[in-house]
Amino acid sequence: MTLLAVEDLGITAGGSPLVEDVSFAIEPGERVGLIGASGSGKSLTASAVMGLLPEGLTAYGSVRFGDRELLGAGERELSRLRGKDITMVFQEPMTALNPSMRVGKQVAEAMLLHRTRDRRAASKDAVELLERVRLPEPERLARAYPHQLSGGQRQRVVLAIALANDPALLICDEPTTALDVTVQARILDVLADGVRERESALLFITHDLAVVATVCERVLVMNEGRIVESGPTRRVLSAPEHEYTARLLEASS
Ligand SMILES: Nc1ncnc2c1ncn2[C@@H]1O[C@H](COP(=O)(O)OP(=O)(O)OP(=O)(O)O)[C@@H](O)[C@H]1O
Repeated sequence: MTLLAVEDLGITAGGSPLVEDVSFAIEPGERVGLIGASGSGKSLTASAVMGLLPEGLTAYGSVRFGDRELLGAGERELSRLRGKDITMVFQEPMTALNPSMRVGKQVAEAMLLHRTRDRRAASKDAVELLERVRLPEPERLARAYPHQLSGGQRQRVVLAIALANDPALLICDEPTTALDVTVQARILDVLADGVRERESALLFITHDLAVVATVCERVLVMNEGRIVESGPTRRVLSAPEHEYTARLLEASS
């Protein structure tokens, strides 16, 4: 069964369209990139999938996750899915972390909240998860607070939280943009390994085409609120069919 099916998604602000006619599907375990210039509607599309649109915006169309319709679903149903079946990693790790809780505890809490482990197993698995995202000295750093870690280490913690419950779908919105280039590459490795190990599907939002080429099998290109091209990453990046994709490629080379 298709994991995520977005059909004719539209998003409006007070009647004016921000996203229009967006349709795409993601199969289980598939890694899909969503690229486009700033303001093209990538983040809003992801927020609509998660049921996290900012106030004042309205979504219409359909977002099906397995056999469940998410558009218009109640907050209770959505919060049961979020953090467990669908998880998200944003650009700035500090906003996702609680500054006054030790990071190991935050990873454990993600499991306890969705009751995927009991308390003892959660503490033990939290350290193991931190090790899996290649945080150095995971036992020691599990006891640290977010401000005691570097930006790259914090994003590893966020990734450990996002992977803790073996999500069916991980959505990443520019997860490495705030990090320096060498750290970026290492985080991408960890991320790609993490989703492969769990057979999680990935929706990866970025404006960095090189990143898409490394991580994603298929790519969707957005421009001015619409998907203008989609296909296997290699094909789209080597022989773009849409003029906008060609321009995007030129701008990045
Ligand atoms: N809360 C809001 N109210 C009104 N307009 C909004 C709101 N949020 C976003 N927009 C507008 O919707 C459009 C799409 O925004 P979105 O954040 O999805 O773009 P993006 O492709 O993710 O850009 P970036 O790469 O810069 O994050 C933009 O024109 C933006 O100004």
